[in-house]
Amino acid sequence: MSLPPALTEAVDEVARAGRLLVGLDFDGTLAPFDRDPAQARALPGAVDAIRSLAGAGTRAAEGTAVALVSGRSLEALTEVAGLSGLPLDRLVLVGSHGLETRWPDGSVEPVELSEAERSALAEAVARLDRLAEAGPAGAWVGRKPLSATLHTRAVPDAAQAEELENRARRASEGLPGVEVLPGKRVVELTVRRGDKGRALAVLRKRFRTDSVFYAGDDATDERAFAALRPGHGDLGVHVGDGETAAQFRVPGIADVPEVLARLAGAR
Ligand SMILES: O=P(O)(O)OC[C@H]1O[C@H](O[C@H]2O[C@H](CO)[C@@H](O)[C@H](O)[C@H]2O)[C@H](O)[C@@H](O)[C@@H]1O
Repeated sequence: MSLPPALTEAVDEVARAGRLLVGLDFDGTLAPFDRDPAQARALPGAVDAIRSLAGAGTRAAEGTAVALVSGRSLEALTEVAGLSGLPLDRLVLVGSHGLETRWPDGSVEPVELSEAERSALAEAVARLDRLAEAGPAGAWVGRKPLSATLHTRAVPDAAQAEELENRARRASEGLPGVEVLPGKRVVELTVRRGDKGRALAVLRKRFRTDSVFYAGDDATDERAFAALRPGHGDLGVHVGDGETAAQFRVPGIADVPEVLARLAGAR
């Protein structure tokens, strides 16, 4: 697909920022969905563009900070980003929807759980484990430092998957401090709510950014879009269908490399 002229103009405009923060969601934006999250990889075209935007010595990298902002645990994000060929020593990695951060020098801000969070998380994990064991084949539970996620992408029957997801949402009832986060073929129970918009605000300040570019596909990316200031030169691009606060939309993940290549080329 060639990009619509209005989007091309907007990308060229944000590329002219003195100091630019590029924030990118991972699953569904850079990497196509896979039944096994460990196998998901960023599209090669997206990797090339990110390498150019983040690379040492490239023109596009001057004054540019690139951050992956994901709902994955920081550990899982670091793993798949590295295996995708992304330059970890040039990127900020933000996991758990904004609650975990790894800086380009490899330093990590640790996450400490309170006793109450620890016990609520253990109970949330136990409840989801019981549902997955009793549920249709293909359902499984992923663990993260602050949450547990019931995955249903490998459940063949859509109605059964949906019913299981409803039960997983109800499993949070009566668990103090536990909230449900939406996702694509996942239900996440978390003891602390991350916020990708807040994560962008922290990075914006840290890098003294003039403008922010952000791309994402999921409900949790809406906080990031809502935190953008289009009147100050920020640009948000939503990937795929669904309501969004982003100014622009591309039909699907296959279009993302072209948007990023345009950004890198214009920078
Ligand atoms: O914020 P994101 O980078 O989009 O992370 C959100 C979730 O991504 C992963 O799940 C999604 O991708 C999986 C691999 O393709 C897929 O199997 C699953 O159905 C998708 O929801 C990750 O496993 C989750 O922990 C993240 O919350």
